[in-house]
Amino acid sequence: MNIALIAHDKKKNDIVRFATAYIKTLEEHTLFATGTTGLRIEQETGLQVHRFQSGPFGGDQEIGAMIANNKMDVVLFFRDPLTAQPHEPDIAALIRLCDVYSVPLATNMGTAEVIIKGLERGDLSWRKIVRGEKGEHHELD
Ligand SMILES: O=C(CO)COP(=O)(O)O
Repeated sequence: MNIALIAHDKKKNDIVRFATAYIKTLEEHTLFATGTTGLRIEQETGLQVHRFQSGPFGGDQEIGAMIANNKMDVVLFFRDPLTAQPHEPDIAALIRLCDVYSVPLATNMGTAEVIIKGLERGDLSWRKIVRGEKGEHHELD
């Protein structure tokens, strides 16, 4: 599965802790992230992550483009609801695209945990059917 990991600045420690806790599960999948989140996860967990631009510089939109091209299976987005973001329209667009394409989206750690446990149980294998694939991973073209 292709999994996007994104966290706003005040949630970055949380996503690193989350990635550490679920490292065994996450290392079985292909990971993508916005720039700074991906760097932190790579440096602090050793997981391999495809890094896009930082969120305010287009990273959310790059992940949105993957969703629009049916290439993203799960989005784990640790949002900070208490801090104004300069790229709020990009954030709204990413969340909207998850809904347009029925891509499982967590916007906080509690839901992320439910999704990752579902992933471990195979509850998200329908995504492979949606992608018309049999394999586990979907490489970037
Ligand atoms: O701003 C973000 C998501 O909207 C996250 O971007 P960074 O991971 O580059 O901090």
